[in-house]
Amino acid sequence: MAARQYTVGIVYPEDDPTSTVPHSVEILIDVPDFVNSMRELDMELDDIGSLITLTLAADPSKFTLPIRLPLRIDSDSMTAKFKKKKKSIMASGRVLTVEQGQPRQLMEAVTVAREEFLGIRKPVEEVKEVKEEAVVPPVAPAAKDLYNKYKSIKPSGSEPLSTRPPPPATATATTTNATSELEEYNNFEKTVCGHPTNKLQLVSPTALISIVQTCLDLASHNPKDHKPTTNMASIMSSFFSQAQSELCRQLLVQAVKYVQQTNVSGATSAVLPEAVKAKFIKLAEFQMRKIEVILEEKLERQQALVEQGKARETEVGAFGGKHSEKRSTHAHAPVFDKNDENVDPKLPSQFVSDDLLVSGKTSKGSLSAVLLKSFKGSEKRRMKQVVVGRAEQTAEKLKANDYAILDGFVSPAKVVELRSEIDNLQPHFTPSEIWVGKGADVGAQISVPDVRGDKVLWMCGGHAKVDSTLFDSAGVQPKARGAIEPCEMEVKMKVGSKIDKGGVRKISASVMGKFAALKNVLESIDKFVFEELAKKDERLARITSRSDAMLAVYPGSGSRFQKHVDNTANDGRRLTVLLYLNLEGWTEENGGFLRVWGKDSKVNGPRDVMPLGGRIAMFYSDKVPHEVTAAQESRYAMTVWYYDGLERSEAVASANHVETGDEKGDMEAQAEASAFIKQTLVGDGQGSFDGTGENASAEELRRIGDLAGKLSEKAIKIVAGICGAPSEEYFLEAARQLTPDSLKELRVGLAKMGV
Ligand SMILES: O=C(O)CCC(=O)C(=O)O
Ligand SMILES: [Fe+2]
Repeated sequence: MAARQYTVGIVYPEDDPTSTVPHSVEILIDVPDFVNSMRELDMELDDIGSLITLTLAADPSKFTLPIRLPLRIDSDSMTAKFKKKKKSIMASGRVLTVEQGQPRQLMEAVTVAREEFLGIRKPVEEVKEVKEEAVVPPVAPAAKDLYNKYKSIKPSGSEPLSTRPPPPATATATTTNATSELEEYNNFEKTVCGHPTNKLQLVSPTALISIVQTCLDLASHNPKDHKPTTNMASIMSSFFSQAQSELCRQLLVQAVKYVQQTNVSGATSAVLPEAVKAKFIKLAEFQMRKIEVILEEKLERQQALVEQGKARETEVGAFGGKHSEKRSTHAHAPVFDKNDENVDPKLPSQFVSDDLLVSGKTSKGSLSAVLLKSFKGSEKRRMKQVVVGRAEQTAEKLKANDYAILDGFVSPAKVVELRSEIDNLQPHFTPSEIWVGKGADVGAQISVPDVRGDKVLWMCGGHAKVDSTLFDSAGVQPKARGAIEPCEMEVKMKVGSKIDKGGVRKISASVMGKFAALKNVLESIDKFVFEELAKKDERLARITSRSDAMLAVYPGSGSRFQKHVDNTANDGRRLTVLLYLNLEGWTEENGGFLRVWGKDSKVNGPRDVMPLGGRIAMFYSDKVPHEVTAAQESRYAMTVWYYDGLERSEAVASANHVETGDEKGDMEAQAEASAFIKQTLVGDGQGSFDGTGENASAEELRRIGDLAGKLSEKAIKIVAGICGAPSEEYFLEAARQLTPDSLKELRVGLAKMGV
């Protein structure tokens, strides 16, 4: 008989952490050997969690089995590896089969779990059996210490703080008691958790439930009474608040809900088996490790900045301050580093030399093709070696220089295919926008062609890790797995995507076919980065997801992108990967070089990389200044950014936090400010703007003053911030009394910032 443990959890809607209506029941079947085996396959604990999770309907009477057995093994190689591994796992006789279909053992376990959940069956027998047979994975000493430390904390003895969630809106219990409980609950959340953001970013709900249950157990010391106590709060807060207050909050909210649910349903929670505790410890250890690494890295970065005499504030007040993720996902607004001390501007740039290149060509075609092809027998091993070798070379260059160039990653023929797919999308490209302003909440997103002259189109979908909650999409993801299509709803419709009555988008085969080459090439890049590169470079060890793909064309005529660093605001982007899509015959005269300031640029100056079709350029998004020099011909590229999971989760959480206020009002103010800047300060072609303000007519000056007077308070704040006015009042007054000279001053100021 297979050893098994399980936990039963109530799942609440993820997008509404305050909801008291359960969304579904989740059953976690714990199979230690299986977990360990999956670890050998290099799968993350999160993945393991969802591998062995069944999600069942919320209504117990509609408890049907099995509804879903997610096997999140995406790639062919992974599937093959899994199948092979599974044989040996099965041979040990201690695991449950988790194959698609109707696995008998698993159904049996689920049935037992269900009955227990409904109170039909007592858990005692099962728990005993588990205790006897459970194979507890070894626990690292640090985690064990941690466990003992928290386990030894005794309840304070004082009245437990009530942490019951607020009653639902329809509840009749509106006594003063309930009100004070609600207050207490809110205060509790505030004081323990810091700030009210949502979303658990780092562990799957299943893992969360394990953690919660273990916390409950650790805290209460009384399996029959799982009321959260102040003691539990202190455990949780001391455990998580340091680095992960969102995590902490989510855990607490879930814990409270869990307890409330078990009280309401009258069901008693099982005593948590040792193996579950061990699992929790492992998860906690996993989290702590991640947290430690990120804190170390942050510290390093801060120290580096201090050493360079460059405090974080230099971002503020210069062109392009910190940007807010939510607003700027599409533009991926860069920050322009005016105080770039990394480089001596006098050092001339040189062409990237051959020794800096990695070849993407192989005896079996381009690396992209090889990554997608399945080979047999000895050839399979050989090609794997080739891929691994190229990944090693790339990682070496990346580590040594902060950037790497992979030549011929896709073949010239593939470039032609890609270009024809892109050319059909040509009418839908729009001028890119950049974030101009002092900080995340003072600034505007506008198009400034002189700074960034490309036109872009975002393509959604094709993500290797589709259900990553970290992913912050540039639009609506296509429903069909693996499919890609334009992100913008309007463009989707124009290319033939349909919206049915239920609002569910169906992608027809013909739409899928339109972007088949793009889909493929993205898949190969993902494979190369996630499965190869990430394992060979420490800085990429935690990349968990990637952005949508940005297609960009610089339409010639000197269009360029001024020097910038993609991520200086800790927005999560760690690796920028560019695939150039210019047809054969791109010449030096065409310009459009990617100019990179790598590690050696202080001594050697920056390197110029020609945007040759099929070539990949990659660099650390948070380190490398780069620019696109003036392009005289249309220049095409596709860019994707890979996210560091932890940094990204923090960025998303704090963006949510920043914008929980009057989001709509903020957006409107942004739009107002952008329009004002465009029309009056930068010029809309109707005024007499010549870049100086010298020719401004009295009529134009009045127009600007009038427009400024009509701005909303919020918009005034934004515009004043961008212009560098000492106060909003000052800005208004200056706008009212605008003279050609003061307009000139203003414009010169803006020009300095790059506008
Ligand atoms: O196209 C390139 O070579 C670089 C573009 C770039 O820097 C960006 O989109 O952030
Ligand atoms: Fe960039």
